[in-house]
Amino acid sequence: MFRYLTAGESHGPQLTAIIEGLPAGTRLAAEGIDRDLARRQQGYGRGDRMKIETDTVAILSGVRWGETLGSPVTLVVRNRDWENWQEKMSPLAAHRQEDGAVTRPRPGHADLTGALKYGHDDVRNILERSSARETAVRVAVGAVAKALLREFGVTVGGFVAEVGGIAAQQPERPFEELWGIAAQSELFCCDREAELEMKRLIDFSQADGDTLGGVVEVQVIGVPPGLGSHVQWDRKLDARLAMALMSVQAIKGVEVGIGFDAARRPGSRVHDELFRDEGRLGLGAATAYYRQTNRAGGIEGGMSNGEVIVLRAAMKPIPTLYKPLRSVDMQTHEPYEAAVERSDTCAVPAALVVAEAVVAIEIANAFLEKFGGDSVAEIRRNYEGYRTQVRNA
Ligand SMILES: Cc1cc2nc3c(=O)[nH]c(=O)nc-3n(C[C@H](O)[C@H](O)[C@H](O)COP(=O)(O)O)c2cc1C
Ligand SMILES: C=C(O[C@@H]1CC(C(=O)O)=C[C@@H](OP(=O)(O)O)[C@H]1O)C(=O)O
Repeated sequence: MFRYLTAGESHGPQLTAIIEGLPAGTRLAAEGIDRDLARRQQGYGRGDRMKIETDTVAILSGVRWGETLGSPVTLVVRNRDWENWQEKMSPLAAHRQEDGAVTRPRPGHADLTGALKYGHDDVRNILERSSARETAVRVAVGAVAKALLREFGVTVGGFVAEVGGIAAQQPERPFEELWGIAAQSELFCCDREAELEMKRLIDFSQADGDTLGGVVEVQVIGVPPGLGSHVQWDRKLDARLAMALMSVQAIKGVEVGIGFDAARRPGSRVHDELFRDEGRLGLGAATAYYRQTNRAGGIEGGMSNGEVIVLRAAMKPIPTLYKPLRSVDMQTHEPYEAAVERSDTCAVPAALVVAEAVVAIEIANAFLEKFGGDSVAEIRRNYEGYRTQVRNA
């Protein structure tokens, strides 16, 4: 079982994650984690905060000489912006500033409901934690999960499929190649023409004080059949992956495989027919059974079916707009229209990196449940035994 918690405010000193249940012997390097942290900071359309931050991880426990020990792993990502917020965000009562409260909740953010729920008269007490700054340390946890999965030949990647209603065409290529193409693009998109259009739209929105959302697609390659289970609602892999993705700030919808499109087609154009070819075993396949199509997106009956897992997540536009939306001041109770000082216009590429992270974490968790052990070597023995079982079926 792989558990983690995160802590930290957006303008506090740091973000922290503690991971529990990581087996001993997972090879881990800070540079590998930093690569994903840097990817999360890229992307056309981000605001000025990203010019302040240069995210890197500090590994504070559970790892020695590049390998996990089996003890809890503590990860820290520092907020450089903290330097500018030390007084406003001080944990010390002596630093309380009477006139510095944020009383104007932004539509679409956690501000109003959070302030009502927790009884705060300063919306900052909510926005500091609801901020997607928290995703920096989740991406660090995701990179650890990716490292564990890599030990077993499982890889996670993806690309941006849509921005502001402009859809990218994906060329007919293996997913690994598409990830490579996406990595060369400022928007993590595989379609150069669509990317140009998306960038033009982001420029226009920025000039207009508006914001944009989009759709990201994540794939997981090399997953054996049988992760998750049909027997209980909270063990279903698709349900768990949907929860993981929906937990990301601003994600409002999730599709598995062809998703909503399945509701519009007859069954004959939805269900993936089954075939068997023992020759596939020599090529490294886990089982001789296969499908020619993958409309199910690699999950049937709440279990991975051995095909590539394909997920899509829809991100709403950023709630903080330079063009003001109407709201109500919580102190004066008067309506107001307020412009903001700083915000992203579009963070869909960053959301892709976060989506990959939360998917990797959930797949790693399901993998450990099925093949669990205290060390990578023990898990490998369990995994090989299962592979023999499935291979001979
Ligand atoms: C990578 C990323 C960056 C974001 N940047 C901003 C931002 O600059 N300004 C903002 O208001 N919201 C931003 N958001 C979205 C808010 O955090 C989110 O809408 C808010 O927490 C409310 O939660 P909900 O949209 O899930 O209901 C961002 C989200 C992500 C995933
Ligand atoms: C800091 C990050 O994203 C932030 C997410 C965010 C929000 O409201 O979600 C608001 C902005 O923060 P600030 O108000 O400090 O400019 C973004 O920059 C990050 O992704 O690392």
